[in-house]
Amino acid sequence: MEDWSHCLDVAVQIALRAGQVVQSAVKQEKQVSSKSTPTDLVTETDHQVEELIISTLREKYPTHRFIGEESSAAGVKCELTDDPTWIIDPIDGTCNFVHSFPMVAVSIGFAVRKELELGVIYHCFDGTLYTARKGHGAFCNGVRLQVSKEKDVSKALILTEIGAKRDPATLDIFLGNMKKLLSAPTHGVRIIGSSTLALCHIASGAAEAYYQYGLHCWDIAAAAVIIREAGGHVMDTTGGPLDLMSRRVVAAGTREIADCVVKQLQPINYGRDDTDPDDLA
Ligand SMILES: O=P(O)(O)O[C@H]1[C@H](O)[C@@H](O)[C@H](O)[C@H](O)[C@@H]1O
Ligand SMILES: [Mg+2]
Ligand SMILES: [Mg+2]
Repeated sequence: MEDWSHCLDVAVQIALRAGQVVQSAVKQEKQVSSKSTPTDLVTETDHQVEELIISTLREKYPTHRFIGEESSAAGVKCELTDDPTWIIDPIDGTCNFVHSFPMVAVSIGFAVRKELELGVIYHCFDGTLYTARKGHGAFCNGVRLQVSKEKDVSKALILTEIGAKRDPATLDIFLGNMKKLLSAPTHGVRIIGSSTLALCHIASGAAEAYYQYGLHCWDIAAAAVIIREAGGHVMDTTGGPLDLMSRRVVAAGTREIADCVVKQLQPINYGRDDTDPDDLA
């Protein structure tokens, strides 16, 4: 079994450096544009941070492959092979970043032979660092993480994110899912604007479950390792195995809560990260 601990150490150093860039940029004037929809925002800092992360990793690991949110948006094929692959969200919570709303993270995941090996998520506002390596536990600022062991969904706090589509049909399903979970009942539903930080709250036990349609592999990759190493479950919205490229996820501290969430969900189709654009033509 390969020892990827050196990759974790490198990823932590890069995430901290990237976080400094985000922290100094958040106070500056921003050039904001949009991608898939008018609410799917991107700034020059997203590009700058992704370039910093990928160029630094590529210099260290020239044979590794990279999947980055902004490279993918620019047309680079989003393809997970057996090669060691870094899966990067340079700024998770770009809309929050644009508004200086303090929930913004840098997320760096790493997979080998399509297995997620490690994850680093750095909260750019409060400096909280989440790390995990498969088989070696999950940590928040060096303190071991443990998910909530709650099995009763009526005592659960549920997190989700809205996703980029805002057409009436999508919003009807999104709000319908939230209504079903609120009336399960559960203690509540929260949306913080950063899927990676929300997923870290599952790993820390601060909330019991997360579900979303519309996020990407770069939102899931690092967080999935952190949640699993904290004793949690990360799966498809059908309850089956996680499909990293499917743009949908359910994560929970216990299988019982995950199954309750899965039962309530009506799907929203966001396609796949690894769909070849020519196939869509
Ligand atoms: O684009 P960034 O990297 O900011 O990621 C966010 C997505 O844009 C949202 O659709 C999604 O709903 C989540 O908020 C996710 O964090
Ligand atoms: Mg992003
Ligand atoms: Mg993101």
